[in-house]
Amino acid sequence: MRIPRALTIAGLDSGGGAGITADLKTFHALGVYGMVALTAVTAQNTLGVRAVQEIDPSIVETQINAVAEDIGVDAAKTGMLSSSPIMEAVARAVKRWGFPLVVDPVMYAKSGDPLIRPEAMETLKRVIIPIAKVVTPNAPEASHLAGFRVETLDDARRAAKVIAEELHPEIVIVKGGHLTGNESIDIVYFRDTGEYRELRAPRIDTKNTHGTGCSFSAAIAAGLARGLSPWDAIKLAKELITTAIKYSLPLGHGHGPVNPMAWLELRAYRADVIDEMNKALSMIEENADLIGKYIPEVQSNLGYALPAFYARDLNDVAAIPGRIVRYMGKAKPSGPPTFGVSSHVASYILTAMKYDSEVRSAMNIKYDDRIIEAAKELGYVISSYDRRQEPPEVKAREGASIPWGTEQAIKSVGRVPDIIYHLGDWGKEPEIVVLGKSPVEVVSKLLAVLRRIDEKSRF
Ligand SMILES: Nc1ncnc2c1ncn2[C@@H]1O[C@H](COP(=O)(O)OP(=O)(O)OP(=O)(O)O)[C@@H](O)[C@H]1O
Ligand SMILES: Cc1ncc(COP(=O)(O)O)c(N)n1
Repeated sequence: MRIPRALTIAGLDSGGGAGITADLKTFHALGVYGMVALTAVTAQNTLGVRAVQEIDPSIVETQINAVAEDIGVDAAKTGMLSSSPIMEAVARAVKRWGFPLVVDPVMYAKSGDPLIRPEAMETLKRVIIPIAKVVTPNAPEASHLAGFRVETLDDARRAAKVIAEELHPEIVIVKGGHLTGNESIDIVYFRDTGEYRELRAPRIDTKNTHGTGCSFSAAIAAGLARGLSPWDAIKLAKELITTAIKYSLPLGHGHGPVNPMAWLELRAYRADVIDEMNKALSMIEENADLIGKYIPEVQSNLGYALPAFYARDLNDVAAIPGRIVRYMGKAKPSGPPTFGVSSHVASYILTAMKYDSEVRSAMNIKYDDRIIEAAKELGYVISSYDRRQEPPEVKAREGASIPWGTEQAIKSVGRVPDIIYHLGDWGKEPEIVVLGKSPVEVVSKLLAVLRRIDEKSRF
């Protein structure tokens, strides 16, 4: 087994959003072991750069040599290289070891503060970009490198070709983060074949994009370290950065940081949700006779949402495709827990989470007075809403009824209750919804109530 190893040659952002911390998060999110050659310490936050201390060029070079000699480097990236001597030192070490290099030609922070000495601009062009396999300028950086303003996709195409031909990197990506349009489009140009390709993703409306360039270039280096082709590494990086921006963090008062760990966390939480759903489904199957009596005409469903930060819409709630049906008197889940298959129960959950982010699970069952009575005796918090009171404008809006009702029920008891019920309306069956932090908690609450009804009926 080979452990892919990547190196970032970049600066420290004390705010943790850009530079080496973004790079290391990205490497590890993509399953690549990360190493660092630090080039500068910046005293920085989401608003700006307060101070810069460059690292001695010989120490930068020795860091690269130390890790390459012992641990090995499958691919590297550069970020902030602020002076000509640092660039010369990096170029020497990179040539010595011969690993593929991704160059993010960092010039200014998101805040507008410079991260490169003016006299080093020429060295960047003459010494660093020519040894790059991939170079990833944003629009302002591409303007500096190509010598004309890059404001449109056409400018980006022209700039990519000029940079490739004049400065000789193998692949140039002119990034579209600073351009406008509903999509963020990056132009990729391959010097050897003269071919253009495009990377497209919906433009996400956020100011929290500190570290996007760092994370994007680190992701390309990680892909190369894993042995992907340059194009596959670039496509992977685009997917990662789009996710990292979608789930970027609203921290600080300026440009908050991107969130490369979202790539990993989403996968981990999805797997967790499915595991917990399966535990609850086993409990349902073990008590299939008892629960079977309370499956409504519309059938039941059990849902569980991702943690609040990641639960954005119905696709972030897992439930049972085809619902939990009554078959030969028994409750029977029709399929394996799957994301995005419920709107009814998922809608209760997403609304409840707005009031209590811990309440991420719910199950609907048939209305029965005895359930409400038993739940009261067990000390559960119960609330209800009246579907007949639903305002016409809510009724007219697709998918608005359940959020409206759930909010009514929550507001009337001042918290998210354990049970919400309604007594129906024309063509709407009455129902009970049990809520809880996890599907195991929801099914446990339900079973406690149903067992109490059973016990009472025996006397
Ligand atoms: N709002 C956005 N929505 C979607 N993708 C975006 C957005 N902003 C940037 N990107 C993408 O993120 C990647 C980085 O692009 P960008 O042009 O922001 O780099 P950058 O300016 O070097 O970043 P930074 O300087 O913040 O490190 C590109 O793939 C770009 O298309
Ligand atoms: C140490 C360091 N390296 C790179 C950047 C660029 O990132 P951004 O343009 O998102 O501020 C930065 N701000 N700080």
